[in-house]
Amino acid sequence: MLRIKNVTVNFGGIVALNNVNIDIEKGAIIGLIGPNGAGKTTVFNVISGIYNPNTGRIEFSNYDITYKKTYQVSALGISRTFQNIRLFKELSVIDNVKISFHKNISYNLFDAIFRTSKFLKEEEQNHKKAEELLKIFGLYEKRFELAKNLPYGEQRKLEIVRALATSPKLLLLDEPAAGMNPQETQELKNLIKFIKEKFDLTILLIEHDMSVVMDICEKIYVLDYGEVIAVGAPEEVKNNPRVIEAYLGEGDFEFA
Ligand SMILES: Nc1ncnc2c1ncn2[C@@H]1O[C@H](COP(=O)(O)OP(=O)(O)OP(=O)(O)O)[C@@H](O)[C@H]1O
Repeated sequence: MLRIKNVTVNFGGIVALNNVNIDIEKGAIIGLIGPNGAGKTTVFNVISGIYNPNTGRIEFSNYDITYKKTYQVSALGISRTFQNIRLFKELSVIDNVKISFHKNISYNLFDAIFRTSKFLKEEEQNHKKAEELLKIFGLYEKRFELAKNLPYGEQRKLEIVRALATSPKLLLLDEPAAGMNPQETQELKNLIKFIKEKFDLTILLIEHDMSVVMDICEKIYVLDYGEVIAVGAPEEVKNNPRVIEAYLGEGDFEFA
């Protein structure tokens, strides 16, 4: 479904990604790990069109998306969350979700201004869909609260709801468990597996919490200094000497 072929990204003298190859099959949950600065977020940024690679090619469903813009990548069915939460903090929870639907709306300005039946019908459908998504994530009761008033873990969940609102085929999650307590993290693992099945998704996730990666990913890519140093099932990766060595400098690192 997603193929990253020989991708290199340079920032001035820094080689953020060096000849990276990543292959993701439809329906998989794939982990992307590596020490700080290894290049994980850069992978998300080249997939989603924020950066262009210096060399290499990216294919999504056999379609070349290497130089596509972010809105084009999104329209093709790739959606993402960000390491730093990007919500409309002064808007309600449900409005945050409804705004995300606006990529898919079919009514025009005329319909909106004159509140035509097409507009009203679509708005009603979006409202219902938003409510359904919020129910799945346990956020329905808080739908009228301002996003900024949600606890951190729930803001992260709201980010995922927003990413799902565009009906993606491939979901990129950047550290979804960051800032969550163990109970929230456990719920998140179940939620990710649940939404994968329910919405027929393929998921690529960056995560520092190894329990998440080890429990829900069938395959893991390990990056270090911009290079893929290991690929494999959680057990293989966990015992790979190159991976252990790459992580030695990371004080709080612990495989689950
Ligand atoms: N826009 C940019 N300009 C210059 N250097 C950048 C830019 N984005 C990333 N880098 C550099 O590229 C390298 C990879 O960064 P990246 O953010 O992809 O790593 P990461 O694995 O996501 O790290 P972390 O786990 O800390 O988020 C780092 O050396 C970083 O400083």
